[in-house]
This record gives sequence, C-alpha cells and structure tokens, in this order.
Amino acid sequence: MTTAPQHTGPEPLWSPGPERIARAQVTRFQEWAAERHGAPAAVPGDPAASYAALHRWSVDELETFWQAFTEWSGVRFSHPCERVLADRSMPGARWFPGAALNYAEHALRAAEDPARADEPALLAVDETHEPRPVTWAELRRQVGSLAAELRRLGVRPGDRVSGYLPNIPQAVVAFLATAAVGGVWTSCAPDFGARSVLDRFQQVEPVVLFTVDGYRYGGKEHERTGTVAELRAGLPTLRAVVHIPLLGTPAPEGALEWDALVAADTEPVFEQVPFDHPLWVLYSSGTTGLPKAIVQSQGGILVEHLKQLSLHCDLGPGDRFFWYTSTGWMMWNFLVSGLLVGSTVVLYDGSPGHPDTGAQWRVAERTGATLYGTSAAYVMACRKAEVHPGRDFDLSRVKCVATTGSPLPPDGFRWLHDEVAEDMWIASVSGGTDVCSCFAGAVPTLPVHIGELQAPCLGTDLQAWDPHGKPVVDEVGELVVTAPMPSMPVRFWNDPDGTRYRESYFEMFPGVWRHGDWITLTSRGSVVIHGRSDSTLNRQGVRMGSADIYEVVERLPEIRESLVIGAEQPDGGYWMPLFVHLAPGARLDDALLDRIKRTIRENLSPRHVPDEVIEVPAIPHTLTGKRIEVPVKRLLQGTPLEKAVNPGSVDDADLLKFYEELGKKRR
Ligand SMILES: CC(=O)CC(=O)O
Repeated sequence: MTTAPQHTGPEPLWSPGPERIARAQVTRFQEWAAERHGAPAAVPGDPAASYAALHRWSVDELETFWQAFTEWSGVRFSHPCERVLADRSMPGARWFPGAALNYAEHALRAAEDPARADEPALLAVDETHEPRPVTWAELRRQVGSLAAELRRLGVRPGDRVSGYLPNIPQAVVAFLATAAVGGVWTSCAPDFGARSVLDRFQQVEPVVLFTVDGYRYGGKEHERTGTVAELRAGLPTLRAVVHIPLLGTPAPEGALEWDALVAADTEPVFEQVPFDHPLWVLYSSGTTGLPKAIVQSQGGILVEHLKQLSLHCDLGPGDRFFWYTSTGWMMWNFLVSGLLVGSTVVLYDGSPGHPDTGAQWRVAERTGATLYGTSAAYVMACRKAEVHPGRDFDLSRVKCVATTGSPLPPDGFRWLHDEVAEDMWIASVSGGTDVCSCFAGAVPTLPVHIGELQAPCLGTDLQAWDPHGKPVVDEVGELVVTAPMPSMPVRFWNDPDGTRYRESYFEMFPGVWRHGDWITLTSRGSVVIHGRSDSTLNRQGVRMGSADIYEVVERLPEIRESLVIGAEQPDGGYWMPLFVHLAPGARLDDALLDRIKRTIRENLSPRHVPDEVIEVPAIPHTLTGKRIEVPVKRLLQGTPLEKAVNPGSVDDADLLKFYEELGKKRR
C-alpha cells in the first residue's frame, strides 16, 4: 500500500523516478539503518517524508547516525574508538577518540580489487580535451613509491607538505602520499602570485614543496620558474623541492625530479593516525589579515566526504566524477575524495573558456562524466553566451549537474533544464572551505525546485536563526549549525589559544556555528541561500541578499557582472551603490540606467533599487572567484586599502584603488 505524499507546494522542476529512488544509496542506507540502528523506516511512496525523517534522526541521534554510517560505508578503523562523540562542545568537539585510521588507505581501497586494477582511477584532461587515464594500480604504485621517498626525506606525521600545482594527477599522488605518511597537505594553484602563496605557506612552514615550472591556460604557456625561486627563498623550512616539468624545463638546482620519486614498485604503507590528526590546511578567502589557515582532520574529512559522495551525490564504482576546480579551492579536495567511493575522478587542468565557453561541457562529454559539477557563475556565463550543451554535446551519461560557489539563480535552473536535459537532476549545493563540505544540497531521492537546494545534509543540524537566536522557517535567518560536524576545523594553524577560530564562527551565538550566510529553510524541507550575511543589504530594516540583485541585474545582456554594497554612513544614512561591469560595446546611458532600475523594481521590490549605478572596469574577486563585498564596503566607508583587504587575496588588487578613492571622496 502506498500513502499519498504529505508535502504539497509548487511544481518541482524535476523529480526522480521510482526506480532511481529505489536504487539510490541513501534509500539503501535508510533501509539498513532502520533494521540495525533504529533509524526511521522510509515512508512508502513519500520520498520527501522519508528523507525528512531520516534527517531528523541523523541530527537527533547524531552519534548513532555516525556509528551506523561508518559501519555501512566500511570505514577501516585499525584501532576502534571509545565512543563516537565524546564531547559535543563547539568548538572543541571530540569525534571518535581512540580510533586510528588513514584517509589515503581508504582512497586507494578500490585498487585492492584485482577486477578494478586496470580501470581508471583518474582521467586527466588538459586543453586538448583528450582524457589520459591513470589506473587504480598505477595510482597506488605511485603513491607507494612517493610515500617511501617522503619518509626517506625525513617527513614525519604532522609535517607539512605543500603543492604549487595545477589540477593534474601529480597533485593527487603528492596529496595521497603525504596523507599516507601522516603528513599535512596544503596547496595553492599556480595562478596565485608569490605573495599570495607565501601568505599561506609561510604560516604552516612546509618541509617539502612540490611545484611545476609553469602551466597552460587559455591556449598559452605561463612560466612560473621565477615565482618558484621566490617561494624557495621565502620558505626557509623546506628540506626538499620536487620539480614537475609540465613545460619541459630542467629541474632548478637542488630540486628533486618527480619521475625519480614515483618510479619504484613499493607497497604503500599507511600510517595509522588518530581520527583528529590533521589531513590538510585549507585557506579561507582571508579578506583582512592573513588568510585563515583551516586545519581539518583525517577522520573528519574521511567520514564527511564518504557521506557526501555516497548518500548525497550518489556516487560509487562505475561513476565518473568531474568538478571544475583548481587546487586552490576546497572543491579540489572534495573532488579527490571521489576516490573514497571508488569513482573515477576527472581532473581538468585548463581554462573553463578555452577554446570557447562550452569547454567544460566538452570535457564532461569526452570523459563520460556521470556527475558534472561547476560554479553557478559558469552556468550563467554559458547562458549568456548562448551555449547549447544538450544540442552540441553527448551528455547522455551525465546524471547530475551540480553547482556551487554562489547560489544558482532561478534562471540558471531553467537554463540547465531547457538547454542540457529536461530529465536532469540539478543540484545546487552550499557549504564552504570552513567545513570542506556542504551544509545543504544534493539528495538523489528528492525533487528539485527552481532556486532551491534540495535539503539540509544528513548529520547537519542546519537552522535559520533570527537575531535573537530563535529558529525561523520560511523566513530569512542566519545560517547556523547547532551540532558539530566531523569536518569542522580541528583548529586554525597559528592560533594557539583558538581565539581566531572562536571569533570566526562562535561569537554571535556562543556554542553554535554561525556561518555568515543568509538562508531560508522552507516548510517543504528545501533550502534557499541568499548570500553572505556579513555583506547584507539592510534598507529601512528590511534585509536583502546581494545574490538576489545579481540574479536580476545580470539577466540584462549589457551587464557582464555587478557588485552591490550597502554602506552605513556617518550621518546615520545608508548608501547602496550598484557597480556594473558592462559587456563589450554596452554604454551606461540613461536608457540602460532606467532598465536596470526597472528590472530590479519589477523583479524584486522598489526597496532593492540602488541609490546609484556606477560603471567600473571590472569586479574584484577573491582568488577562488567570489565577489569581494565586505572589503569594498569597508573601503567605501573610508577604511584605508591596507587595512580593508589583504591584496594577496584578490584576483586584481588594482581594482580596489577605485573603491578606496570613491570612499575618500565621500568622506
Ligand atoms: C561547497 C561550497 O560552498 C563551495 C564554495 O562555495 O566555496
């Protein structure tokens, strides 16, 4: 017997069919956990109620959920834990104390299966768009060889190993070998300049640097030997530099050759480390001061990523997982974790727009990607450039197109549905570097509604709070997480008493993670992200997300990109300028100005209409491509440039001078 679905509301854009729901790993996990661990059984015929019950249980019974999940996914503890969550405080939660394991061992599990040894673990693609496989056996061999060499070089558990590398197989091998040894990985993409890299790596004092001589991007070679020399000079703790000759340059003096280090046939030895042993250091955008050096643990990332990739992304052996990213963004770390569930990971090292805007779709086609992830900005750029992926590429293997980086606007959902495939699972997901994961996003058994993330993730007690700390539903509130997640930072590097860590997340609501995003949890169980709460627009007490304004303004073909700021003025007033970067050939004349204002008024509200529209040469971004809002606001309020922003965290620091001048003029 089936019961009628409990949840009503607007028509979804897409719904999974019964077969897909039955096959989904989250469905199988629920059945298994209901039998063995007292999880609520699925509600027949009502996937939304089933997921809602499973989610409720996963946060109410947090320890049981993680116990069940680690059993279900076969996590190998070489030493069992005393309990799952010994201390729930935030910060300071203690997960799986006493347990020992190794992340890299799990990432190479599929290589132990003789039937899979010759299948690709990695598919590496450059701008030729020709996939080059690295088999599971080969990946395991290289990791074994390199881990032995790292040990020979004196790398011990806890030592930092750095990579100045593009998204190439060598980066994956170097990371896994570091994790196998118990070392702490950290990476920057080679488009970061020396100052940006040193701001990051100097904090963690690496003993080894893996580096390329340069990289190819947008059809051009970008030589990096000068920057590498600066890095070597600026990192006195280095005991070894490993040279990867991507452009064919001979190794500089004193550097070791990559090929020699991965040549041996050595069985990997996986150091068994405590659950909370550091796996890597990631860096937050770091808009002022040095970037935050976020430490996440081997065990925390292992279980959180296993959960994300199996239950939420529904990935497993047989899948090909492609996410467009660089090694400087946490999505690279997330992508590599695709190995944990035995999927083939697609590494694309190149420009998203070379030779044309459709490049990423071509890579998805050529590699047979089954889950293709990208940034919401790329989707919107394809829409603007009138790319027709469904018409021009064979995307028949793609089961899910996922987006992150910023909320996917409603038009992005419609475009993917119309231009890629009508029967396409579109997963807009959101989390951050701070947890190297998602708070809300993909659920293979749930429908997709335009402009919404499908649901909060399992084991994530996601809530929207009003300023008094009261949970709200169907209303915009602060994104908070009221119970610990295993991938929350174990600490920040260089923050001995934890002050910076506490100030970053736990100040507004003590003991509760406040992320800094505006969010709505809908009564239907879905989630809407409205943008950063620390750059919120607040007009006459009405709070608005900047993302809503970008979404409507950037529908106009004349607007390439925009930036909206709300700046409190010394006289108690509020100034809300909209900065626009125009498309080639467009002019900000009265007619366009009028259209911008009208579009905002009609699609949002008269309150959203900016006080001024100002043309700028370009919009500044963080190195991971996010629009810089808070520092621009501070510049407009008269904060000097050197105090408002760390130039090393910006894609084009010169752009900021314009905002500083404007701020000065308005004083
Ligand atoms: C998962 C994410 O939230 C990624 C990001 O936007 O940085």
